[in-house]
Amino acid sequence: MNNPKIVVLGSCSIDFTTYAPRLPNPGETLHGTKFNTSFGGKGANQCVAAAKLGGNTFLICRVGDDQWGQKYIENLKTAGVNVSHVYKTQNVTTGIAQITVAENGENQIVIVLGANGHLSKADVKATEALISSADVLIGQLETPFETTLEAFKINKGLKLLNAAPGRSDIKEILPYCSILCVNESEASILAKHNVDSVMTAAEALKILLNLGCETVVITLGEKGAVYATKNETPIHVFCETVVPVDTTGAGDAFVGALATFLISNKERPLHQIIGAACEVATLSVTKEGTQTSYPTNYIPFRKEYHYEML
Ligand SMILES: Nc1ncnc2c1ncn2[C@@H]1O[C@H](COP(=O)(O)OP(=O)(O)OP(=O)(O)O)[C@@H](O)[C@H]1O
Repeated sequence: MNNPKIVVLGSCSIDFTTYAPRLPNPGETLHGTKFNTSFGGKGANQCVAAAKLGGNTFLICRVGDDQWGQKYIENLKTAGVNVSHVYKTQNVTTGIAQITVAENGENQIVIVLGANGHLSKADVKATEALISSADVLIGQLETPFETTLEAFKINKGLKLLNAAPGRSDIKEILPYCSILCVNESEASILAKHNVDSVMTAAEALKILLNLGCETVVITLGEKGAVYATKNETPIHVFCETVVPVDTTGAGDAFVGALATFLISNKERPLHQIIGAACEVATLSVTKEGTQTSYPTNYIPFRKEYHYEML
């Protein structure tokens, strides 16, 4: 049997992070204490998380024709991602995020979409054979929405939408989603209902299911995740208590792991699959960095994942 295909359509960007005693005022130049460059972008993060778990992964994305585009492709190859559908856009930069982190934890972020903004419906057409045959197709909202919508319309497998960053104007795609996965703030924006606890998340699940998705998952940081499928009781899946070192990209680890276990363990109940995805995401918060914090050699289902019906 062919190894099931995980296809991610989405963003990749480079994070340039400076650390400083405080955030600079307008017009001010400050001495920073540390500088760090890392590979990010939700699409690439999710694809790398799945690849590190042994998934047969393909990333459809655009990088610029600058040094960062080429470096990003090398990074993806090292992680085991198939890069034959990573395209270079001429005369455009690779997407970047310029981040300043102050000692008190405040940050300032400027994002330049660059090549990510050029991922188009024509790219979906060019990769139609791959998209339509994907066992699971993952999309997010860091690349043009109409491109993701087009891809979701043609895929015949499982479609997993991570509706991040949060937006409320994406209802058209929801009936095409097998699974919608959001965090608390994204759920609040989309459901127009404040989500800050397990109970309010369960209320938002109902609202989101009524918008047309088959299954909705809301991740809740250290509280794990809640999920529901139409006409079924919502379930809260717990995660382990750990001392977090860096939670950046935990949501992406969760999505990549969820996709991987959904297709490699089809016979398992969803609460176990979500439990394993939580475990992977929780492991990632115990290490610094984003893609570098995602586990390799992880074996799921070695233990019982605790859950409760709501
Ligand atoms: N402090 C924590 N302790 C244990 N697990 C955590 C913690 N924070 C996150 N996780 C794990 O990561 C998953 C996703 O976390 P969260 O809901 O914070 O996503 P997110 O807000 O999209 O994350 P980020 O924006 O940082 O990538 C959780 O369901 C949980 O399994």
